[in-house]
Amino acid sequence: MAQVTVLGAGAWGTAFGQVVADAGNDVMMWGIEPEIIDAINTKHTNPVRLPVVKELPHSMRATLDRAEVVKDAEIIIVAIAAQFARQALEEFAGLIPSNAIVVSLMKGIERSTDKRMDEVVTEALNLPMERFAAVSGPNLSKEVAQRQPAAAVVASVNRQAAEKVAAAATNDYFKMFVTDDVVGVEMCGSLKNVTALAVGMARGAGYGENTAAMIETRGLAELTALGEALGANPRTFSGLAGVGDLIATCGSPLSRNYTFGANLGKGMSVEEATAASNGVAEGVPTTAAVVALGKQYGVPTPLASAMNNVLEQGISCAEMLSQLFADGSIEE
Ligand SMILES: NC(=O)C1=CN([C@@H]2O[C@H](COP(=O)(O)OP(=O)(O)OC[C@H]3O[C@@H](n4cnc5c(N)ncnc54)[C@H](OP(=O)(O)O)[C@@H]3O)[C@@H](O)[C@H]2O)C=CC1
Ligand SMILES: O=C(CO)COP(=O)(O)O
Repeated sequence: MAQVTVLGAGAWGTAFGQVVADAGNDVMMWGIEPEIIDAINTKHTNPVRLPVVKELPHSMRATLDRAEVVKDAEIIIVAIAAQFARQALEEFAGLIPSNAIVVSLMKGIERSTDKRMDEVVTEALNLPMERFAAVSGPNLSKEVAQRQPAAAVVASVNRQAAEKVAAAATNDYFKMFVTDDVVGVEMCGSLKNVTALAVGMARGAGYGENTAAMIETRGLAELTALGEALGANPRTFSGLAGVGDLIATCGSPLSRNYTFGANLGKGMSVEEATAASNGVAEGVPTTAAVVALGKQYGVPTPLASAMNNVLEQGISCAEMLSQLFADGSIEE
């Protein structure tokens, strides 16, 4: 049994906390909202972010106190909206036990720096890469919270650390596979959200299977090209974190990114879709970061660029798709 801390009591932090608690570990949650922390402790629920769970395991407790939540932690899991991760984690620098492993569940790229979450987390906490792991996969929080069978990948340059995290999060309905491809896993999780925005938009505008499959496949090609340029292992893209998560996210109204896109496709503005979103849609700020990374690494990103024009200039779904078609490349 391990002492596990989860920073961020959102939908995924809470559902993943339940996975870890169901695997037999003690779980301490941290968040910034007193109402959520109190509900976890007194009612064993998170009515704000994960109302689908009527009774969380009693081995899950919560606190607002940063020092208290990490002081005995062997594994510290971070599930904070990506754009706020650096600022939130800097408050924990100096509090983290010197042998704790820090695990990111986040799927996004920091817009102000174009950095992945492995970079943000290790910089904010001054953490060696050997003590970092990233988790990603087809994990719609509501389904995992209902204990439907699911799996994910945990990536670390330190095999022992990856195996420790996998053991702490594997139970009878959740399985964790290990890899050393941190960059690949991070890129998959972040870029599939951009693709899900575009697929959702096409669906919302009334297009069918062919259009959705085209966007998903071109999104996968873009993710593979950019990921490889950053040093990822191409095999990762056909695994759970890559194709697996694309299928789940691009095919489900449970996805906030898909739903955000669908609302745009139905005619909402970015502001209206943001107001309607039930939690963070990471693809929105990440899209601009993907375009910037593409430029930096000399990799064309036609899908992210077209989607960025939706988000920044308000172009329609038809225009977004026509920009995708206008891409000069005919090599698949
Ligand atoms: N939901 C899902 O199905 C999955 C989500 N993920 C990823 O996990 C990450 C978290 O997602 P999820 O939990 O679903 O999102 P939610 O929108 O439910 O929660 C976001 C969390 O971030 C916290 N947060 C936001 N700003 C700050 C801040 N300044 N300081 C501290 N905490 C802050 C929120 O706190 P508060 O509640 O107080 O606002 C909340 O706990 C995202 O990167 C997402 O892509 C990965 C796999 C599955
Ligand atoms: O990452 C997810 C599923 O694997 C969740 O997707 P959303 O963040 O779009 O809800």
